[in-house]
Amino acid sequence: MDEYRKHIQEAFGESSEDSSDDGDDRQQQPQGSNIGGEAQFIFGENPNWERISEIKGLSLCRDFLTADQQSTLLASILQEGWFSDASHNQAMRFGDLPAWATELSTSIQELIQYSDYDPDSMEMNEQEFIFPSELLIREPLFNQLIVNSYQPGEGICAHVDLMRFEDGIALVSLESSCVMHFSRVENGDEKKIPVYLTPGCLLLISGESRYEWKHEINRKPGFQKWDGLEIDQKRRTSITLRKLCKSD
Ligand SMILES: O=C(O)CCC(=O)C(=O)O
Ligand SMILES: [Fe+2]
Repeated sequence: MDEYRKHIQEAFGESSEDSSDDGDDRQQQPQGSNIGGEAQFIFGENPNWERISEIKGLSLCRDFLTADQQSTLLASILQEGWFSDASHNQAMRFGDLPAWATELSTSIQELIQYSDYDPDSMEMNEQEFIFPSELLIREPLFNQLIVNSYQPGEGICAHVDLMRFEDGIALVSLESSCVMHFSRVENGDEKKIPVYLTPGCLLLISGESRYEWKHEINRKPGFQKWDGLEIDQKRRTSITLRKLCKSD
């Protein structure tokens, strides 16, 4: 058994792959997750993780939230009233997070924990797969939340997330799609790697992708294109979950 799976099993018990005798993963899935109090969180049969081959530590689960779950989550965010004034486009919370964010965080943890994966086929070091196991078992997994609301044409400059946050960042994307570009902290202008973020996707950023790469959403002409087509930019909402370093 590889080290990654061993760590996860020590922390959470048997996984679906090892305990299921009829091959039906659904029976093993955690029940009762309830983002925003309405939508039942049920993983797809086998969550599909994409890796971005050029960037170590970056994992994308495109079908993380169903359309219903996205609507419920968005409704919970809007109910907070953070963006009722058009001049506000960002909300930040530390410590005790709103119930829907705690629920989301639990869902992320469960998704990673129950994901069927094959490190060999991913051609990755086990420790780099999806999310480092030692981070997955920290308590709490996340204690800082940022919700960004982008109007058409608005983006975010290239940055590395502040060092006051630990490794292991989760980002959930809602509403309009966008292209997030990653560029190396050193020699970053050489090549930008585009990552297409679609509604309901989950992006996990750890290791090299967190410390050695900057990320940005550049809205200048030419940057928001995918498959040769210009993305129709409407409002986009993103949720970033992180953990503050202990010394803070
Ligand atoms: O909106 C996004 O998807 C990215 C947000 C971000 O990079 C951040 O909050 O640090
Ligand atoms: Fe960021």
